Parts: sequence; structure tokens; C-alpha cells
Amino acid sequence: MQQTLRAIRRAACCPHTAESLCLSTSRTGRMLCAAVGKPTWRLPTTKGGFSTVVGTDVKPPTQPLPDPEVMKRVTSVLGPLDTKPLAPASRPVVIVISGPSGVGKDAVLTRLKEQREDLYFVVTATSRPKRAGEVEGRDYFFVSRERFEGWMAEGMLLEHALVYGEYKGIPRQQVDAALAAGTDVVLRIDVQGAATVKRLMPDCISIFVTADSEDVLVKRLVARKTEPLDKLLVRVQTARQENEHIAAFDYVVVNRDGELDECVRQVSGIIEAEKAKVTRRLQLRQEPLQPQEPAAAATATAAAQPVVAATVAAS
Ligand SMILES: Nc1ncnc2c1ncn2[C@@H]1O[C@H](COP(=O)(O)OP(=O)(O)OP(=O)(O)O)[C@@H](O)[C@H]1O
Ligand SMILES: Nc1nc2c(ncn2[C@@H]2O[C@H](COP(=O)(O)O)[C@@H](O)[C@H]2O)c(=O)[nH]1
Repeated sequence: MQQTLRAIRRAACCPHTAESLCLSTSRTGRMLCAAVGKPTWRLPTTKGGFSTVVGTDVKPPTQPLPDPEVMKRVTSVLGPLDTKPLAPASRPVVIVISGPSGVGKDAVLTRLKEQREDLYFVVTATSRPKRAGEVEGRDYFFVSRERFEGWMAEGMLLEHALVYGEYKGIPRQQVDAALAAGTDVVLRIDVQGAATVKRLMPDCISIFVTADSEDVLVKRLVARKTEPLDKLLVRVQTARQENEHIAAFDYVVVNRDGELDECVRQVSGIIEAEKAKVTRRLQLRQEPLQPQEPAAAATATAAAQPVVAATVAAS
């Protein structure tokens, strides 16, 4: 204990003056430096040196520093210590965010983007006309039906579907490039698309976002004012069917009214917990990350999901 305290004091010695000139030195290394008259922190850097920070709002070092003498004795017995990570790294994961129209998928992902720069958010393509305020390359890649059909034929889409009468699809290249770079990928797609991606990538993490109730969901859609009444009704009818598919998802998260941040926190937590799974870390599960042939993706969408037929027919 005495040795540890001595080590802390040594590590915390004032960078501006001799230690004796400091007005006070706390156990955490906080000092009122006589030279600058302000609380001063001497923080260890990752390179093994120290940096000096002066100010009141600086966080104190949370851990006591190792006594260099003891470290020297340890390495003299054990030899150089291994700096390799002890835990095996997780493979990059694909996260599917789905749920009925108007539930808040975009709102959740916009907030998540601000918080999680480590994730890659795929920008999907659509033949739907741009809404006011939407930005090309941020909200979607807006393309003509002909161009979209060309991409379908060339196998450039990992998954595609007709959603409310318009094409929507995931550009394969974005997903491949992010995974190859070791980055986790987030897809925001409808329920039929989620089923297709789950079939192609069984290892993906699928999250169904829902609202407090149908009443709340519809009020959100109406307040958004993006669809005329007939199209809005189609979305609500489709939402009723989509809700039947919750069991096909790995997780369900309620985006409660006025509690967007809590929903984002839960989604982020699910991603973290999944990435910490030992099975993912040790790569015990060998399901393919790379999807199957593009033609299979489209066929499966139509065959496996009754919702598809309803969505297309209704539009
Ligand atoms: N927790 C919340 N509380 C209140 N309003 C919310 C909440 N989350 C989202 N909203 C609002 O609900 C509306 C619908 O949200 P959003 O457009 O993100 O839904 P979506 O699921 O992406 O819809 P779509 O599938 O049609 O693209 C928006 O006006 C949004 O601001
Ligand atoms: N199956 C897919 N669904 C997608 C894709 N990109 C977006 N979407 C979903 O479409 C609906 C409607 O979106 P809106 O922008 O017209 O309101 C929404 O649920 C999206 O998640 C996709 O590539 N594939």
C-alpha cells in the first residue's frame, strides 16, 4: 500500500514546479500548482510518457500507475511482457434494423450515426422520388426504375424488393467493402428485406423496432406528412402484417414516444453485447458472411414472405 501511494505521488509530481512547491497533492494526482495556480494533472500517455493538463474540468487518472521498480523486477523474472490483445477480435457483423414504416428507424439511425463512428451505415437505392429535405447519397441513392432494373440484372444489389410500389435495394459493393475493411455494417430495410438478409447471412443481428402501440405509430406517420392518405393507409395495413413477423427477429426494441435516446441506447447495447459473444470472438460459428447469388436473394424475397405479396399488391 505504502509503495503504491509512493508510486502515485511520483507519477503525480508537478510538471511545472518541484513537488514540494505544490500546494496539495491528492491520491488521484490532482494538484494546485504554485506556478500556475490551477489544478494540474499529469496524465500518463499511451506511449509511456506523460502529458500535462491544467484546468478544473480535466478528469483525474482513474488507475494508480504501476511502480516502475516493481515492473522492472517482474520483467526480469518473466521476460518482456506480451502486448498482443488477450481477447480474440470479433468478426465484423451485419446489423439489420427493421420495423414498420413510421416507427422511427431513420430517427434512430440518425442518432446512432452521431454516436457510433465505428459503424458503417449503408445507403440503399430506391426508385422512389426524393422527398423534400432528402439528400442524394445520404438518405438514398435515387435512381430511375430503368437504372435500378439494370443494377438488379447485373447483380449489383445484395437484396432488393418492391416496397410500397417502389424499388428499394442494398448496393452489394458497400456491404462487401465495409466487411472487408473489418467494419460493422448497419442496414435499414423493411421486414421482407430483413428476412432475405437473414437467410443470406444467418449470422447477422436482426432488430425489430416497434412503437408503443398502433395508435402511436399511426400518429407518427400522420404527423410526418410524407404520404397522401391512400398511401398512408397502405403503410398502416402493411405494418399490421409486419408485426406478425417479430418472431423471425433476434431482438425487439420499443421506440417509445419521446424516448428516442433510450431506443438508441438499447440498439447500441445489443450491438455491443453481440460483438462480445464468445462464439463470435472465437469464430465457432461458421455461417458464411458472404451472401449467396443475387438471383437467389430476389426469389427468396418473393417466395418466403407473404408480406411481399401484400405490399406489392396494395401499391
Ligand atoms: N421516439 C420517438 N418519439 C416521437 N417521435 C418519434 C420518435 N422516433 C421517431 N419519431 C418521429 O416519427 C416519425 C417517423 O420516423 P422515421 O421517419 O424515422 O420512421 P421510419 O421508421 O424510418 O419510417 P419509414 O420506414 O417510412 O422510412 C418522424 O417524424 C420522427 O421524427
Ligand atoms: N427491402 C428493403 N427495404 C428498404 C431498403 N431501403 C429502405 N427500405 C425500407 O423501405 C421502407 C420505406 O421507406 P421510405 O423511405 O419510402 O419511407 C422503409 O421501411 C425502409 O426501411 C432496401 O434496400 N431494401
